[in-house]
Amino acid sequence: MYINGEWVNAQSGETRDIINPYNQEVIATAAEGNEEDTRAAIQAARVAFDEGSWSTLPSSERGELVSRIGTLIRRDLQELAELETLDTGKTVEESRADMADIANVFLYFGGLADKDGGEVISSPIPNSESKVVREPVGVCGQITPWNYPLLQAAWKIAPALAAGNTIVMKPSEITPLTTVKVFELIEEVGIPKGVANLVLGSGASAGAELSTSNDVDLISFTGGIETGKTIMQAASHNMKKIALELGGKNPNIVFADADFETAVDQALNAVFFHAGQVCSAGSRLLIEESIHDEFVEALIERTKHIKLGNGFDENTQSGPMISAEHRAKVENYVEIGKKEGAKLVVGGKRPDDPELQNGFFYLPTIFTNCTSDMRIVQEEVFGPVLTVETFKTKEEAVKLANDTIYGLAGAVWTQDLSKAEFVAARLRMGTVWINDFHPYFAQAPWGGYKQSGIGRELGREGMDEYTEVKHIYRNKQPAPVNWFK
Ligand SMILES: NC(=O)c1ccc[n+]([C@@H]2O[C@H](COP(=O)([O-])OP(=O)(O)OC[C@H]3O[C@@H](n4cnc5c(N)ncnc54)[C@H](O)[C@@H]3O)[C@@H](O)[C@H]2O)c1
Ligand SMILES: C[N+](C)(C)CC=O
Repeated sequence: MYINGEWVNAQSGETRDIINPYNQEVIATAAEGNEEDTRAAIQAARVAFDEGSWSTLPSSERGELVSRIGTLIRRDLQELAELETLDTGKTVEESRADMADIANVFLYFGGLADKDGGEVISSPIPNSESKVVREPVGVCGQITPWNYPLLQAAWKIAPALAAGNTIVMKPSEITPLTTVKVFELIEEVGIPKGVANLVLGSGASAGAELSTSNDVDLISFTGGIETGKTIMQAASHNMKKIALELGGKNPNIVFADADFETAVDQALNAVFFHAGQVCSAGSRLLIEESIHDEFVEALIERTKHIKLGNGFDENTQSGPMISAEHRAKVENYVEIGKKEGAKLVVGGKRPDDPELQNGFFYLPTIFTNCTSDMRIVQEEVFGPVLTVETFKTKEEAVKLANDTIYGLAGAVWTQDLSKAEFVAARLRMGTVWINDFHPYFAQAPWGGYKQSGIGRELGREGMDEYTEVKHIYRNKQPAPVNWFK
């Protein structure tokens, strides 16, 4: 762990083995911190914010340091990508793309650091001047999940530091390795001690302290909806600001006039990329009834040929699930789907391939004959499981698409732009893709409607989350008001 500019073990001396999900080998041993360690990190961040120079440093200097982290990530891209693959099982190609995105995120927020000089607004009061400025929030607790370990951390670290906050980051206990490595880069660029702190350990101990502590001013969390609710409640102790990036059950709407081959190809990518362990996975296919049979047939054929394997093998198209527990959760959902009457048309079991028996693999799975009252349609499975429903009209497609508690992302496929815009305007989701699936980048805000979250990451909005807005009013001709004569 990295606390107050020092690399330290857990005060308890406890450690945790980090496992490669491809073969269950131990790839590293990490410190297993608890509340005590998190309190020490919060204290360091508090002192650095209240007494240090970080928040008052000229924003261009802060921005330069944040950008430099991005440059070092580019320098170490291959090493970081391999580490991410070891830790998560995703393909190296995917990890490399993640690292390129992550470098861009640091460069983007580093560049934004000095762009907001505040605003002079028109005051309705004579002889006065009004300014609106943004200031850092203070000490920020940041908690991230295991599916995109460093990417989700970067979305928090970069804007928080660029805006002048101090941070305590706690990555998922299952996948901490690349986040540790980036803290080495944070040290290398010379971010002052206490400004950026890293604690490792479980959510219930090392993580929970961040949401309950009165010394933390903001908590930013990415993870599951139930954990999000717990954090939101705990954050109410001191009314800290909250930013929550939670799950999704994302519709992929395909109209009959869509380009058939492209829509089939992208429907596969939408749901099976990273073994479906993506918050914005297109796990609900809504297909216009007239092309259902042909479309599903093509999907099944392509699904059977998805090559599972070692993320380091260049022929591998998809890696394993992250853990035995997570695969068991996915398996349980498949059983639920069968009992609910959905028709299992491909997958639905672990692969037979002897080479895959030590990893947490599960075959890409498709259910047809699904209806929106089924749990497999309503709940986030977070694995390689696609449900298929049909619709007849664009109004029905919108109704089905919006019919869950989630509102993270969705896509619509059609060659009719007016139909695409009709749907895009009505989807209650933070991101809508037209004739595409998955794009996200540093410049565009990301986040959820409804129970998919609160607040936004990335874009200017992602920086604003880490600021307080202050109105400074100056009376240019002070005089008594004589109200109490
Ligand atoms: N919206 C997004 O951008 C986005 C991105 C990635 C993942 N996700 C979501 O993340 C979930 C999968 O990740 P996960 O299984 O790691 O989620 P999780 O909620 O189990 O854990 C996420 C993090 O929270 C910590 N945590 C657990 N309990 C805690 C507590 N009581 N207090 C404080 N911290 C606690 C964990 O240690 C981990 O670091 C999925 O639901 C997925 O959709 C969302
Ligand atoms: C936000 N995203 C798509 C990078 C990862 C979601 O799990």
